[in-house]
Amino acid sequence: MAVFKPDNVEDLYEMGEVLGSGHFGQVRKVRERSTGTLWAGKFLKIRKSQCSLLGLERSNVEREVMILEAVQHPNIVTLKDVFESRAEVVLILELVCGGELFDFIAEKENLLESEAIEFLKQILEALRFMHGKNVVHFDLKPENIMLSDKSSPQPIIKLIDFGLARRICQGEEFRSTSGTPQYIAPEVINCEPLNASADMWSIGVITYILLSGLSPFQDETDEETLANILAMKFEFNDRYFSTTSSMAKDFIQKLLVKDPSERMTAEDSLHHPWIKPL
Ligand SMILES: Cc1ccc2c(c1)c1c3c(c(C)cc1n2CCCN)C(=O)NC3=O
Repeated sequence: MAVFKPDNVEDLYEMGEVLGSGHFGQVRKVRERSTGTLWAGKFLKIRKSQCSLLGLERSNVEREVMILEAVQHPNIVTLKDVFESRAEVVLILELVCGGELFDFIAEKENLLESEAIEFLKQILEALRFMHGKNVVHFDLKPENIMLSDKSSPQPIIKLIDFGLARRICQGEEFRSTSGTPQYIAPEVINCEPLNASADMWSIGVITYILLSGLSPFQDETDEETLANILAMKFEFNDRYFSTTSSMAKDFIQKLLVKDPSERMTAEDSLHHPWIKPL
């Protein structure tokens, strides 16, 4: 069992504003008392007993920590420290101040394909690195793609929230139905064995949204959204894609492929002519 620092996190960090909250607990801005540096503290409630439904299994938190320690990359949030008290584990994470990618996009009139490509290159570099270490995110969505400084002419992308991530080694089988309906791959819905290609499907959905503002499979209810995914029911409606290049549509079509083995990998995507013209 991993041992985390038993110190009281508030002895070392001053608590700041809540940045987000979820089933897991809260993310807060925290200031390191010794240096004044700002970090993001992810406060995770741990189950007090095996049969409790409140909070997370400690093993899940240990997995997230192990994975974050294994994937140190310029486009992946850095884990600095881990503290544990009675029923709480606190991850001290790199603070990503530029907010979510899609809030950034929403503030702009429209996104040029060249701008979308610069964001996607960074996301794909992070995925090529992670997938090369057999780490799969399994929850890639606009909320988990953040910018380090949105006022920069070339904002840096940071992938966050590895709570659903897994290390899947060769020969191992992993199935899960977790994730967010709009972005999950058909094999997740069918509870089939999963691998890195599930992340690549999510990149296809995210690219479609980046270029059109529309979500390709989203419907009135989650059930209808999932049915659209299994039916591969998406199109490039001229109302939203009339100025989109055929190369960009080809890139999306090579990711939104039902058979995971036929889908582009992160490596393939970085060499697609839309991303890397000859
Ligand atoms: C400035 C800002 C605002 C909201 C933030 C964050 C930073 C943030 C961060 C992280 C996580 C897991 C969630 C976060 N959230 C919650 C929402 C994430 N989509 C994180 O790991 N570093 C962050 O800066």
